[in-house]
Amino acid sequence: MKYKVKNKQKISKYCFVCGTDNKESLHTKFYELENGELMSVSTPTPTHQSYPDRVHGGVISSVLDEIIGRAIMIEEPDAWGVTVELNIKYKKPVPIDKPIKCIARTTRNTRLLFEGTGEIILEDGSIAATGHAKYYKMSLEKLAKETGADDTLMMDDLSQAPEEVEY
Ligand SMILES: CCCCCCCC(=O)SCCNC(=O)CCNC(=O)[C@H](O)C(C)(C)COP(=O)(O)OP(=O)(O)OC[C@H]1O[C@@H](n2cnc3c(N)ncnc32)[C@H](O)[C@@H]1OP(=O)(O)O
Repeated sequence: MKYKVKNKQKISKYCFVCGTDNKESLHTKFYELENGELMSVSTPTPTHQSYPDRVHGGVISSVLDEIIGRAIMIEEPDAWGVTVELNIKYKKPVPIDKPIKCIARTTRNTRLLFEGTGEIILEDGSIAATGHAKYYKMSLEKLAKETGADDTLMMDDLSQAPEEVEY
């Protein structure tokens, strides 16, 4: 199915998943869709390899962790959190140097915690990995205070977003 992109999410400067100025980053972009889900697009490079031509499982879990955590911002733009639980199922190898899509949504949202699910989708439309994660809510202000982060934590994504995506 095709879905319109409603919004591009902000990205960070040094994050491993989305950092613009981190050479080892996956430079992932995040698009909020008309159906209420969040899509990310990343292209893993040989830096992200485990066995030859296969993306490292830890990298796959990083992408799922980030996108599932970000899905909350669709319904609650100021909600941020830290991961307290993450469960990943690896179903198919993810190749290097090919774009991968990931889709996620929030499945539970309380005052203290939120949780969600996500999938990594390969070019042929098959699901390579699934994830379920839980986050402890923490305001951006508290996160910035605890980590010493400044305004490089949330920057506008200046790249061109697609008008619609398909999966
Ligand atoms: C949002 C954008 C996407 C971001 C994606 C990437 C995010 C990350 O990578 S974050 C990095 C990895 N995660 C972390 O660093 C988190 C490390 N953990 C911590 O800092 C602490 O454990 C922290 C802050 C979550 C909780 O600390 P603290 O408040 O001392 O713990 P504690 O008092 O035990 O728990 C507070 C409440 O949370 C609940 N809670 C904590 N962990 C869990 C859990 N795993 N499941 C359910 N509830 C939990 C407790 O039940 C407690 O609730 P209540 O007060 O009602 O009893």
